[in-house]
Amino acid sequence: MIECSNIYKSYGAIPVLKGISLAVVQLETFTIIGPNGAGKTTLFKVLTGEAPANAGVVTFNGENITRLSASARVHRGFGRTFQVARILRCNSVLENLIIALEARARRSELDRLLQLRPTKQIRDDAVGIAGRISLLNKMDVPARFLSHGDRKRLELGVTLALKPKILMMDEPTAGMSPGDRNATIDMIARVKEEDQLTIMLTEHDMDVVAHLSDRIMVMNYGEAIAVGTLNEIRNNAAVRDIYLGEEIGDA
Ligand SMILES: Nc1ncnc2c1ncn2[C@@H]1O[C@H](COP(=O)(O)OP(=O)(O)OP(=O)(O)O)[C@@H](O)[C@H]1O
Repeated sequence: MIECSNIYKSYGAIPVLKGISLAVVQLETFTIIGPNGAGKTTLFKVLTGEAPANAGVVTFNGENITRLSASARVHRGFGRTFQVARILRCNSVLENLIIALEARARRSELDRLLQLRPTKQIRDDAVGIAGRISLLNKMDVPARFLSHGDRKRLELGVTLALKPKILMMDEPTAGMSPGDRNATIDMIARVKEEDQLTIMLTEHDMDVVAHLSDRIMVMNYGEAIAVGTLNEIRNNAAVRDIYLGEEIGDA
């Protein structure tokens, strides 16, 4: 599905990714964990096309996409959510979803989209997505008035509207209350099943990691030090050293 090999990336003189390779298979949930500054978000940016690598190759369904822009990768089927939700703060839940659906239908410029009247089909689809992300009762609320958890759910809805094949989620539960976090775990599992998605996550919360991941890659100082199932990672001596005896994924 998505593969990368020998990815190197520096910011100025500082190397941040030092020869990362990975291969995520279709319908897998693949999670990247590691201490702050390990390079997880930077690797995500290289995979989604937001930041160019200095060396290495990224392929998606066999196509070399290393030099494709982020928007070209969205057209190939990349969906992306961010540590801080990226949504249109002045627009309502319904408008955010309609704009995303229109963008997929027409692939045109945002300014023009804002003047469009949605078709009944698009409106129905938006309502359908709002139901899936549990925001039906907040359809007319401007996004800036939503709670943190609701904003993250809306961002997921906007991403789903683009009908991705792979969902790239950077710390999907960051800053959430335990209740919101559990609801988000369930929601991610459900949309994965319903839309037959492949998912890549970065995450610090080990409950989330344990509940969602098929395989986990552990990064430290820009290197991948282990890849495997939760049990394999738990029993890996190098991983245990990094986490200083913390119980990994003891959910
Ligand atoms: N735009 C940038 N310019 C310079 N240095 C950067 C930039 N982005 C990240 N870095 C540095 O690169 C390193 C890796 O950062 P990155 O955000 O990829 O780590 P991370 O594993 O995602 O961390 P966290 O868990 O805190 O989100 C850090 O030392 C960070 O300070």
